[in-house]
Amino acid sequence: MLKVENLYKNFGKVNAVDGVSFEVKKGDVFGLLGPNGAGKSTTISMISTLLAPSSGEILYDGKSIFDNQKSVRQRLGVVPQEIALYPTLSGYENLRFWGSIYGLKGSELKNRIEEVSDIIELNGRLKDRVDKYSGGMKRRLNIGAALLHMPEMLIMDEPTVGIDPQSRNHILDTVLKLNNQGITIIYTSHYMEEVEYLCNKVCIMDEGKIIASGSQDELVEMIREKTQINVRLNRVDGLISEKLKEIKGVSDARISDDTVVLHGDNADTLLADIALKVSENGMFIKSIDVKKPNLEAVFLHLTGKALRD
Ligand SMILES: Nc1ncnc2c1ncn2[C@@H]1O[C@H](COP(=O)(O)OP(=O)(O)OP(=O)(O)O)[C@@H](O)[C@H]1O
Repeated sequence: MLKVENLYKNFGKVNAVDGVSFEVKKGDVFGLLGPNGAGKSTTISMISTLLAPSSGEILYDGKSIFDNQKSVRQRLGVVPQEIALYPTLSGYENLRFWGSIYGLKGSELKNRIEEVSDIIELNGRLKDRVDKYSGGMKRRLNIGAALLHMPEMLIMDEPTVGIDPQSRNHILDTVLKLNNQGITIIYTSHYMEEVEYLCNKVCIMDEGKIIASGSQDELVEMIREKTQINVRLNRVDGLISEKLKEIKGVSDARISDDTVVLHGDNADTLLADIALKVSENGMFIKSIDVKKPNLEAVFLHLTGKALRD
């Protein structure tokens, strides 16, 4: 559906986007994950046809988006990081304004505003002025504005920055709901948890480059980091850690206070074996804590720094 090929954008000496390539397929929730300044917004601005690349190509259904800007803009919905609303107008008036920009009018515009306000769950507050809205409500209205013309792809640039947890959850669930309705999503974030929750495919960006991409399982597989299982026991001794180490799939086991810390490949299959070994040795488990490697670990492994410093 969307192909980004060898994309570059320089601002003077700053290589904001430095040779980026990726592909988004119909139905994806595609995540661009990276810290502040990684180049996510600049990439998104070029895909949205708002910024011309220094070089490289962006193809939508096989055609250059810069040769077909008008039709591409009709097919894309863009939720920018900066809230693009008129504070002194009501929510309804803002939606009417954005709808008219996309050429909607009359009953079609009215019906779409109703449909969209159902999706973003703002129907009860549409008559209020936007400067009376919370940050989360403004973000939801912004999403609504991007949906009015029924885009087939929605591009969202860090839509949950600076809002309360409840609004954040609402936005995340809206993203999944829209995807279930057939809308392809590009979602940028520096929150690893959001990308893990939403995305079937992830590109990790840092300093203008894609440093890794794939499904979450593929990315975690790539760093070959093991799952950590902390088994807290009623008592521990050297024998039990040796016995647990004998389990197929466990790569190491060491004792820390009343806990045996194991590393292994697949927690799901190991847990039953661990429980069995512990009871065979006359002990019992007080608690088990499983820490699977995540995208944060992938970023740390590849860059030597945390996603959020
Ligand atoms: N218009 C501009 N002029 C000069 N430098 C820019 C401009 N836009 C972005 N940059 C620089 O390009 C780099 C990438 O910025 P970009 O906003 O794309 O990153 P980002 O990953 O979206 O981060 P953020 O979440 O902070 O927006 C940064 O170093 C930024 O300072």
